Amino acid sequence: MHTRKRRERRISIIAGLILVTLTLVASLSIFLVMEHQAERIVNRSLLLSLESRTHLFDAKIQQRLDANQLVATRPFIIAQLKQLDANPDDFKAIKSLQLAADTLLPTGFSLIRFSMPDRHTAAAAGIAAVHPELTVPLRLDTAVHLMWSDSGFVLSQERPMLDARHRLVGYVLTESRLPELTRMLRDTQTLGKTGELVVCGNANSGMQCFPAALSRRVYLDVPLVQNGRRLPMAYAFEGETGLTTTRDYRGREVVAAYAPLGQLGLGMVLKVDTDELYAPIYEQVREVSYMLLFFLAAGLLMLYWLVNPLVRKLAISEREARHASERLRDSETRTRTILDNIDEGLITLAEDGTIESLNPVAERLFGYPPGGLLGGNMLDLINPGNHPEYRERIEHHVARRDLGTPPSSFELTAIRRNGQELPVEARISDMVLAGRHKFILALQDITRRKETEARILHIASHDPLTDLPNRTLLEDRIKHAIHANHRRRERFAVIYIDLNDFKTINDSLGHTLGDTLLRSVAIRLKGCLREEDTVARQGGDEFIVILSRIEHPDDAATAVQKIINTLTEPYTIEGHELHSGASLGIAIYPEDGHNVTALLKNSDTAMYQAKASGRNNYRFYSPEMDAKAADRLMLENNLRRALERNELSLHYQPIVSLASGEIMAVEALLRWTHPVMGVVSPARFIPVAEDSSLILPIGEWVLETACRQIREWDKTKQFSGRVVVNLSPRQFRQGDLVKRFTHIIERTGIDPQRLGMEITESVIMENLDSSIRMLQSLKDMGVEFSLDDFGTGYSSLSYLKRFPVDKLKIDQSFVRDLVNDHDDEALVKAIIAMAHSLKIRVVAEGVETRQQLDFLREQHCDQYQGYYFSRPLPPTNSCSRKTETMRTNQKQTPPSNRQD
Ligand SMILES: Nc1nc2c(ncn2[C@@H]2O[C@@H]3COP(=O)(O)O[C@H]4[C@@H](O)[C@H](n5cnc6c(=O)[nH]c(N)nc65)O[C@@H]4COP(=O)(O)O[C@H]3[C@H]2O)c(=O)[nH]1
Repeated sequence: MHTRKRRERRISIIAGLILVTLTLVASLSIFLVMEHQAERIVNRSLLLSLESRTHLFDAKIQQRLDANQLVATRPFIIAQLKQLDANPDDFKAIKSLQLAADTLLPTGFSLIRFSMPDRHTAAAAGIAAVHPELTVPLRLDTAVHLMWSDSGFVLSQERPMLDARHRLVGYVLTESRLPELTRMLRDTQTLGKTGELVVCGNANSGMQCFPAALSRRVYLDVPLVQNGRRLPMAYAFEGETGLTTTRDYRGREVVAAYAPLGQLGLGMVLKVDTDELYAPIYEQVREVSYMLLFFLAAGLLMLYWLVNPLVRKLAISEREARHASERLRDSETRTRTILDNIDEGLITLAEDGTIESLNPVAERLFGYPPGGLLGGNMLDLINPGNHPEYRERIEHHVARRDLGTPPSSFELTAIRRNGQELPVEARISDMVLAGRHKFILALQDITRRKETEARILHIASHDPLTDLPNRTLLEDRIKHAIHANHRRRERFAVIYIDLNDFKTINDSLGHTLGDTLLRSVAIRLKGCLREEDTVARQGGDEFIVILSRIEHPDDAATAVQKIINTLTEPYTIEGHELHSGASLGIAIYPEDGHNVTALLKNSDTAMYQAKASGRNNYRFYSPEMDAKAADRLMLENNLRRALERNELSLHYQPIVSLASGEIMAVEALLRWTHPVMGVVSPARFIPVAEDSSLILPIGEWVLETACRQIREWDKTKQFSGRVVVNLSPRQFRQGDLVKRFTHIIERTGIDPQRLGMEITESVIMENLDSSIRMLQSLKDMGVEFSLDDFGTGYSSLSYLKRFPVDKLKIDQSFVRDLVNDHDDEALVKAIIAMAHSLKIRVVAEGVETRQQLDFLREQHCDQYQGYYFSRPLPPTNSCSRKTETMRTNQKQTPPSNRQD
């Protein structure tokens, strides 16, 4: 603010000074010009005035001279003088002469005197000038004198009078007073107070001057040079006419005009004091100066009142202009910086696609050096395949002439300088610059985005474990295959693959190993199929293959056999040699389905059929298979309602001590009696319950029922041993299993020591640590644990040591051929020995014969279970055989009462 005021004050001062200086310079110039002009005018008027006076002077003198000559040449007078000369007493002649003198006197003479040749006066009229103060002879051939007498000029001239024969007859002397000239000499008021007309005669030693207006006296013998300066009269005497500034006889500075008076030997000077002469000029100059001063003051006021605001406005507008320019510069810098740093390439194009400007990002995008793209055509930088779309977008803008339309983006493939292709996202907008339509093309490198999109798409469409297409992509591929093969009228096959034993391997050896196995399977599958075939993972241990373009279903069979061969090859993973086959179901397009759902469902159905018919099998889909699948579905639906309808029950099968023959425990085995289907085998419905999670409520029902049964037997004192229930893998995976079981035990109020549980080895292996914790906490309550189906899984001694189990149950498949199969015999022996070494009791399952029993006894097997002793029986019957059991120890043949 202060700075601004200071600047404004400075501008005002400078403007004031300029105004003052200009005014002074103007004043001086005007003064000088005016002075010069005025001097010229005054001098010229002085000269003109002098000139008119000299003319008047000359004219008057000449007039009197002529009058004198006229008198002198009058014949009458000459005649009278001649007569008088002849007769001096001729009175008549004298009278005539007198008369003539009297008559002529009024014609301008103050004196006329006729005299005889001897100068004797003949007649005279008028009054002669007496004692003139000054008499100056004029340079004429007759005696003419200019005199100053009685305060005025008097011209005196004497002329001889000659007769016809030029004989002197007398003289005529005339005197004429020259009042005009006297007046002229005196009357110089028109020239001013100091104006003075000086008439002088030239004397030998100097000049003799007639009285002038100021001096008013006669000067005699005035030197022509005074104080080293020639007087103006000196120039006049020399016949010059002119003007000079000098000092006059008074020593005052005068302007003097000088001129000679004809040839009379007189000079005339008209002079005025310089002061007076130039006084009007100075007066005017003063007036002008006052005016200028006035103007100056007015100017300063104007400067203050008018110019100052203008100056201020100027300063403000100058400041605003500066600010605007700074803002513009800032804005340009900002725009340039933004353009340079923006991560988008920006290109300005003419209507014909010529590149007119672009930012560094655009140059880098295309790999060109700065300026390398200017003047080029945009089409050369775009993949020809994108030209139609690009042109269409440009033409759209041109056609609409719709400036400011928000640009819509589209994708292009740009071509870099090195020929490399680059995916870019482009936006076109337009504008009008200097009346010309321009396009702005904004380009963004979307390589990363494309990669990310591809990655996301890959993740979304692929199984993360095996990197095979997932179900979504698979369905898409099937759709494409249907589309393509429909046109070509060709076949393709959808093959559903389910790995055998994978669950067991996975459960027993853990997920990590299971995952590795799945990856190996994926690699093998891909390895044995053609490039154009698709291998997808459906989830779990299920894979689906699309065999594209098969000519005949036999081709599918060949491929499938190849798959089975590959998958049955042993795998070596983490030091384990693993064996896993597969069950495969084949659906052929178009015979087995016209859409994705049908083909997948039918191949699945075929796979189930293959699975049901044994390991490493494959089946082509047939419509009859649907019946089996429908049966399974029906089973599940019925099982769902079995609990509510009270269709479930428990049978109990005794577990007998080999040593004492005593029933140590009973295994609770589930039974389902359907009102229509009758008794449904657990082997049939347990897997369905397991697959559909129905096993969870069913399992709890089993435990609760078993507990109630224990209480019942307690009351009737019918049986005091343990009741063993089966725990399914699904149940065991429940995090709150212990809590749920404890709750049931507490609710039914039984002693946990009366409870036993059977689990499979694979269930524990699935999540070793938490499983062990769960077992331990139930065991701590008194529950006894048996490891079911021992020998069928990947039984590991080192793991077994860690399991808090009390019993091993040798699977009945080993017991079945015990007597005939030495391998089974050896295995059973080994299991018993190993279990005993770990202080674990052994229960043999499925004992049907005496031989089996004897063998087991020999091997010190602890307990057994089987039809030999008893089939599973309803609770009322199951323990009433205790005494019979005692007897059975001596029995040689199996019991015949089959109620199961
Ligand atoms: N051939 C022959 N078989 C004999 C002999 N002695 C007993 N069995 C049968 O062997 C099976 C023994 O049960 P498991 O191994 O636990 O095998 C059971 C068990 O895994 C499952 N299961 C049965 N009840 C339940 C249950 O309540 N819960 C769960 N999770 N599974 C159950 O169903 C499977 C089949 O049960 P079941 O059909 O009752 O078949 C029973 C039984 O009837 C014999 O001397 N010869």
